[in-house]
Amino acid sequence: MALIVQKYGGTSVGSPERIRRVAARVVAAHAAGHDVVVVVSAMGATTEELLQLAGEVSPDPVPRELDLVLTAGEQIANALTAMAVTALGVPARSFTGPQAGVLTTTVHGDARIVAVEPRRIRLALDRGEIPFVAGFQGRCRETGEVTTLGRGGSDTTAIALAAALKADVCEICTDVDGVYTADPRTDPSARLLRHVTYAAMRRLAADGAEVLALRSVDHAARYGVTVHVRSSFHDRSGTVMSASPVPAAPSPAGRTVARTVVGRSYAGPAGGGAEPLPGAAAGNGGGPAPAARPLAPAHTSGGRKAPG
Ligand SMILES: Nc1ncnc2c1ncn2[C@@H]1O[C@H](COP(=O)(O)OP(=O)(O)O)[C@@H](O)[C@H]1O
Ligand SMILES: N[C@@H](CC(=O)OP(=O)(O)O)C(=O)O
Repeated sequence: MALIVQKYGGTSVGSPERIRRVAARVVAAHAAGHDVVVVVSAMGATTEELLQLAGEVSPDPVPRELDLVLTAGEQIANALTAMAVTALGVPARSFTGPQAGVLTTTVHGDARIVAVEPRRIRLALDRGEIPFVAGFQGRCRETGEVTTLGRGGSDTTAIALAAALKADVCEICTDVDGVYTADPRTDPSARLLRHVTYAAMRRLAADGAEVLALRSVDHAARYGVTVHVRSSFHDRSGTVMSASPVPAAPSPAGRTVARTVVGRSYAGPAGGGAEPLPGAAAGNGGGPAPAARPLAPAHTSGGRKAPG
């Protein structure tokens, strides 16, 4: 049995049908005997729509109020997905970031996680429930105010929770099959990587690969969290991110093999081994603290893709 943190991005929960599919997937992991903690992003383009709404009532939205508006997107998606899991007969409970113990710095719209105190999440796991945590948000440690973490912040929520809970793996479940050498939506020659080091992923994220938020990569490197980026829509394995290249295990291509992560059994990607990017050094990614993608001004898309 493993402790798995699963994060589902906005496209993966973009409709009631997709929420039900995610719920079934979460229940399957639970039925396989794993402890599962889930982080869900806001449905589809909700964050854009909320930004737009704020821009329509104020030319310069008050950052504190804007954060309260935006956090609602993730709270709705998490409560709905928890509801869908409960409807499948497995107890689930959703938490806001502040309730889950995600503590941050003060800066509205661009706060950093400084600590995670996941007492309520552990209690829920002990009760046999599946806890859901609203991504992209927390509570300022100094002021107690609700904050958001910058665009793409749910990745950081999931990886920070995985570190705090000493999870075996953090699965980032998204709308592509894993991390590619370039954006597979715009570059037909992009190749799927079976493994990336933190350092290589940091470079990709810094160059704009949205599949993992830059800050989340640094958080994973700092705490040594093993991250598996994979599709929400099928069960094939994707890309594992860790400190150093994983030795190739002899197994038929494409098959999933059992491997041990932090001492417990977790079905990770098949051999195929490491495929660091050209010029990428193994390591923990060091470097200066990254900037999160800040909140885009209302009425712009912030350069993010349209909802799927
Ligand atoms: N190198 C890359 N590998 C994989 N995906 C990439 C890469 N560069 C950009 N992307 C884009 O990242 C998107 C996934 O990130 P994002 O939209 O934030 O997902 P989610 O909504 O699941 O959080 C993909 O749809 C893809 O177009
Ligand atoms: N909903 C927020 C947070 C987030 O992480 O979203 P996603 O996981 O869909 O990239 C955003 O749009 O930035």
